[in-house]
Amino acid sequence: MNDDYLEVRGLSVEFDGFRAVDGVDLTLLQGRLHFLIGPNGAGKTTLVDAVTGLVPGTGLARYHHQDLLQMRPHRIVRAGIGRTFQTATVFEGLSVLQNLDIAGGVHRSPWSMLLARRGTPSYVEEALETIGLADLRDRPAGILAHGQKQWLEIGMLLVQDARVMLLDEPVAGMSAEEREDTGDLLRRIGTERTIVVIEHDMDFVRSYADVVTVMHAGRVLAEGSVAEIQADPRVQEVYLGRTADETPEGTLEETLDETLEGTEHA
Ligand SMILES: Nc1ncnc2c1ncn2[C@@H]1O[C@H](COP(=O)(O)OP(=O)(O)OP(=O)(O)O)[C@@H](O)[C@H]1O
Repeated sequence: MNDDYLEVRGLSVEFDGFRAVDGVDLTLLQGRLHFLIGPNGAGKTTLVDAVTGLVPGTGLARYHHQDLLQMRPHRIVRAGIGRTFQTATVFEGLSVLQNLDIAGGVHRSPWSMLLARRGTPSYVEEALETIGLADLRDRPAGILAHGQKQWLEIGMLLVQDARVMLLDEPVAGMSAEEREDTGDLLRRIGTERTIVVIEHDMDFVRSYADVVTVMHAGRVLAEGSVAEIQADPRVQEVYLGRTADETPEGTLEETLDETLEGTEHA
């Protein structure tokens, strides 16, 4: 195994005595699309918050021999860990290009940020092409469609050279076509990165997941392929509140899908 992976061991996060994340172990390998699913409140976002330094966590989150839990958020970004939030956080008044340029500033010195730029850096051009927004480079980010804003955010992680990308419900609110484009985008950029997607949409998970981790009540309940986790009685029980034996034959998958989709945010 190469050393480009994120290893989480015994990760816990407490809020006033309540364990939102409770002893989570995860190994997130480069080149696989890893999905994190689970009912509302399972601790998925809190886990990502801890790994990116937004909330304090105990345990270990090791990347390239560094423990992310001991680092401040800006150091974590510089170490190559990037994330998106459930709501897109682009600068609406700035152009697509300016958003990417600012994000790319993470790795530039304060002096170079002050110097006038000649032309567009090649890594920004590449990101524009990859996310499919090259034609919209000079448009304000505020006029972009919902899906395009999410792609711009992913582009901002690309120019930061994020080696690990943690994406919180990137396709929520997207059209079917936008979801497919996003899945294809993640496949392309995921070959040489570690990508973790928090998702409720089981159709999307089924189409693109290499590995699925199911969280429940702060813990990892199950991990495996989509087929494996759908067949797992513990997963069925958490989502359906009943065991496989009690579920009418043939309907389980559909019911599980509906239940998973029912947990989606408005
Ligand atoms: N800052 C906080 N202070 C107190 N409790 C919190 C805080 N952040 C999250 N929690 C609680 O921690 C638990 C896990 O929340 P989290 O948002 O991580 O779940 P989630 O799996 O991402 O859910 P969802 O799918 O709804 O986004 C919830 O019970 C939530 O209320």
